[in-house]
Amino acid sequence: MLPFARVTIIGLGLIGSSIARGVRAGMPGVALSGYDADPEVRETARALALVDDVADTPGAALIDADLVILCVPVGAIGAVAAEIAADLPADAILSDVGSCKASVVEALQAALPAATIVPAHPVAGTERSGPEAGFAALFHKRWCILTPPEGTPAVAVERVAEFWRRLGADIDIMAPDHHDRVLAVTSHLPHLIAYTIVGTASDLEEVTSSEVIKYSAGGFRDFTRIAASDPTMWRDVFLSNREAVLDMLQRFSEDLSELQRAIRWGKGDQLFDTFTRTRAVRRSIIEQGQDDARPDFGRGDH
Ligand SMILES: NC(=O)C1=CN([C@@H]2O[C@H](COP(=O)(O)OP(=O)(O)OC[C@H]3O[C@@H](n4cnc5c(N)ncnc54)[C@H](O)[C@@H]3O)[C@@H](O)[C@H]2O)C=CC1
Ligand SMILES: O=C(O)C(=O)Cc1ccc(O)cc1
Repeated sequence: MLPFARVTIIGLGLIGSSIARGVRAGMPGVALSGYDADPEVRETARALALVDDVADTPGAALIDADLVILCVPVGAIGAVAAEIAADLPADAILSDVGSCKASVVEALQAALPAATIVPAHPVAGTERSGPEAGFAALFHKRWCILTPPEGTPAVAVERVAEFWRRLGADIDIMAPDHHDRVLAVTSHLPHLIAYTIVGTASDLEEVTSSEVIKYSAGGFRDFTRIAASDPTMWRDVFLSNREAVLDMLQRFSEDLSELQRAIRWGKGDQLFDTFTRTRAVRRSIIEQGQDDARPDFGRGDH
């Protein structure tokens, strides 16, 4: 049996449109409606027939919904929740896909104190954004982390879990604070490093930008992909997950200083040992089937 009959997606960009496409592919009986604050996105969503009905107001998109998923930047989630509060059907489950969870759970509970809330974070995405960037296979064999507040009925959590399983994801359940620390080091800090290094290279005076482009080796190219990620989304992530990111950044700076010292004093063994340890991390990611090179990773940009 399908976990939901009528799903509303608020925010029809990369993630919202990928969910819509995944629902069409894997749960064809589900009625889909959607809303986006940007009229151009609504037009594109209509042209692509992403959902059955693209509404011109959030309230109109919510009629008879039994699952409502907020797919907007983290900094907009609280305002959107407040905007839909009067129209959210009493028995609907409210979810989101935000990349950080503690601040989001707090904002959702404040705006919708009576609602059943099951926050989610699909750990899957690309550097692209907008309704045309989405694809149905985005969540295949990716983790989707649920962070239900204490007291959320288990049956509601299980329905949302089943929804994501049908989109191809594997489910983990975590406390919001723990989620934010884990993602600070595995996702948020890497993005900050990429934004920094690409900025550093483009600020160099003695190296021209055409040389940066011409001689960019694999590692730098990977950084430029990540540093092309959506500025609004990532501004919001860093402001919302401030404490955990600052803590991981502190640890990173200390480790970087150690490597800096090893280079200065010619401590080859220390460099070699560090690089050997990190190589093992890459190997275990590949053994677990989580590397991007696997054949079914259908990125929109390849
Ligand atoms: N891009 C990625 O790789 C991933 C993103 N996420 C999370 O998913 C959420 C959405 O990100 P994307 O789809 O990548 O962004 P996106 O920029 O592609 O789409 C966001 C959409 O939300 C709309 N929007 C903004 N404010 C709104 C409002 N007040 N009311 C209605 N619509 C509004 C925008 O017009 C836009 O179409 C974010 O919270 C992000 O942290 C989660 C996993 C991966
Ligand atoms: O494009 C990439 O490499 C990503 O890391 C995508 C991504 C971005 C944000 C998330 O919360 C989860 C996944």
